[in-house]
Amino acid sequence: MNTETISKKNGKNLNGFSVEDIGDDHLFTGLETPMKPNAFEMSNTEKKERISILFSEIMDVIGLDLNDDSLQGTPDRVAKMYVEEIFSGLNPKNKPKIALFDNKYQYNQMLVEKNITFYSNCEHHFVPIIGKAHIAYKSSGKVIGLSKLNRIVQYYAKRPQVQERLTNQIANELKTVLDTEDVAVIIDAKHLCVSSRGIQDDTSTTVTTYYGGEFNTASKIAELQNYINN
Ligand SMILES: Nc1nc2c(ncn2[C@@H]2O[C@H](COP(=O)(O)OP(=O)(O)OP(=O)(O)O)[C@@H](O)[C@H]2O)c(=O)[nH]1
Ligand SMILES: [Zn+2]
Repeated sequence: MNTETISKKNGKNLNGFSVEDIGDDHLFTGLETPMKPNAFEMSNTEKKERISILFSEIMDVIGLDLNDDSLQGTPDRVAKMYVEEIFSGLNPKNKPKIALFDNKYQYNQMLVEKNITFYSNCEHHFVPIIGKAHIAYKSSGKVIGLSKLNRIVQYYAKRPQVQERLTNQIANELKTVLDTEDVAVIIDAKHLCVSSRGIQDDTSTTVTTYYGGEFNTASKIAELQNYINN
């Protein structure tokens, strides 16, 4: 496939890179979740109907009896779960509305929201990623409601993900909303694609970090690690 074909097919600008530069597999794995341009032309109802049909087929192919009363509702359940629950963060309509407050409290130090539990799904195997996100920011004049930090994590987690992208998407959203570079995101997660299948390592977890602005110094990183580990 040449650059022109891929660029047109996916409606993305390759910013001067050729397929040879980036490699087919990595063309669209930047900050944005790789989506097709017409991803939301179909209504949620249509998506659920289609997924249900396709999932029935998967179940049929692996040999399950779709007439069994425990299994017959599964295609519809999976379709609902994909569209309304675990992949609902693909739809920008579900992005949390963030209200900011003036920083009347004269609080000018870092705020850390730690141990935000999230469930995501690995985009390579469609099995769960279970983790904790820790977020820190320093106000540039506005203060965010605490729960909105959790909501931002949940929104981006509810997509097929890789942990690196999840980390950077959360950081980017925080920087935009809070109008500051002074944000940090640390994610420690267990990938079921590593523990329940494949290499079957049940003890390893994956840590990814984003340290922006004032957080990108050895002393701030050490301070953050101290809060998170205690
Ligand atoms: N960098 C990164 N890799 C991930 C993430 N989630 C899963 N992976 C890896 O994606 C890779 C996919 O590799 P493949 O060799 O194509 O898939 P596979 O044959 O199923 O690989 P195994 O898991 O080793 O059996 C695996 O090494 C996964 O562990 C993630 O969030 N970030
Ligand atoms: Zn995986």
